[in-house]
Amino acid sequence: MFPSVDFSRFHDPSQREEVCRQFVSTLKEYGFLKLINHGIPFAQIDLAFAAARHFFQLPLEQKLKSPHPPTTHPHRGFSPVGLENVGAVSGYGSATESPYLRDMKESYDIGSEHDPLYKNIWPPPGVDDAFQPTFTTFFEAGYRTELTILKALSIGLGLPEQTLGQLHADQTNELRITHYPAVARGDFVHSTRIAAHTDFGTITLLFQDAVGGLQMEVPPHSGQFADIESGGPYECILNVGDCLQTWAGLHSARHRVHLPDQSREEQIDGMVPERFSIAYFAKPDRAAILRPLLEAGPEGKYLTANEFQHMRIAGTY
Ligand SMILES: O=C(O)CCC(=O)C(=O)O
Ligand SMILES: [Fe+2]
Repeated sequence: MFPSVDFSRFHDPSQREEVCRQFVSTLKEYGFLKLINHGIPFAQIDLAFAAARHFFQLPLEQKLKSPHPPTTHPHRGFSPVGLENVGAVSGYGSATESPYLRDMKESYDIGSEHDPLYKNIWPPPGVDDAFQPTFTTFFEAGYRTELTILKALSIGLGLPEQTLGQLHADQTNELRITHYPAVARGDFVHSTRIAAHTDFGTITLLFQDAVGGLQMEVPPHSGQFADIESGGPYECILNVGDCLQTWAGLHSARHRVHLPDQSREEQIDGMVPERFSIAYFAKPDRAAILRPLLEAGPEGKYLTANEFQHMRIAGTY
């Protein structure tokens, strides 16, 4: 059974404490859950998926007018198929995936318009004029939901309720729109959609279409991946990232996108349909220190979120 939490209960004072505790215990055990009543309006989700479809069907030369730089930073703009390979990062893919599986995806990375360090790389005027306003709005909705979730997690952990929110004041969060093109089933022998990895940040809110293929490692550390059946675009899957694991001991679950279960059985023309996803990554402020929040922890040098981020992302581009 896939764990789920109805977040509308957070807004009922008589149920708040209990839902926060349930939230934390589920994330400690599994590292992910389906978030029901997440607060991002369905109309905004529809607009975001429509904008994603519209952008990715543009000719490649149009998409390349707002390119991700050839380096890992800033993590902004359009990455064509083949540019980023998550399986190339050491400690991500299992040792058995050698040489690593290549990712069959193209993606667009967006930061906050308020990020003090990096500017967004938007499609220039005339290429796709709905893209910037749609995703700016979606980003802001994601940030509001993020702050509520961080409050719930703080309460569930027994910390003052602003504890985690205060570590996310700078809006260093990122939004990633991904298109996995239709591919032949046989391609999954040497490639995948996104190789097994953990997310680097605090929490991820993931929206996906109905195609499926998202898999989580369950039980934790088992090396076995279970399909997470897609409930369609309005469903939000919340998973824990590495920073929250360090701060509070919640489980940062390894996950990947591979051959969807359904197509394994149906074998439609030997092709796996295209897939779209939108992932909102809540990330700590760059200067935030990654040391346990619940206990004193050993004295010594702890990484800042920025140092950790640079370490983990190195090698993906
Ligand atoms: O496309 C998906 O469903 C998952 C993407 C993902 O895990 C990521 O970008 O970190
Ligand atoms: Fe991920």
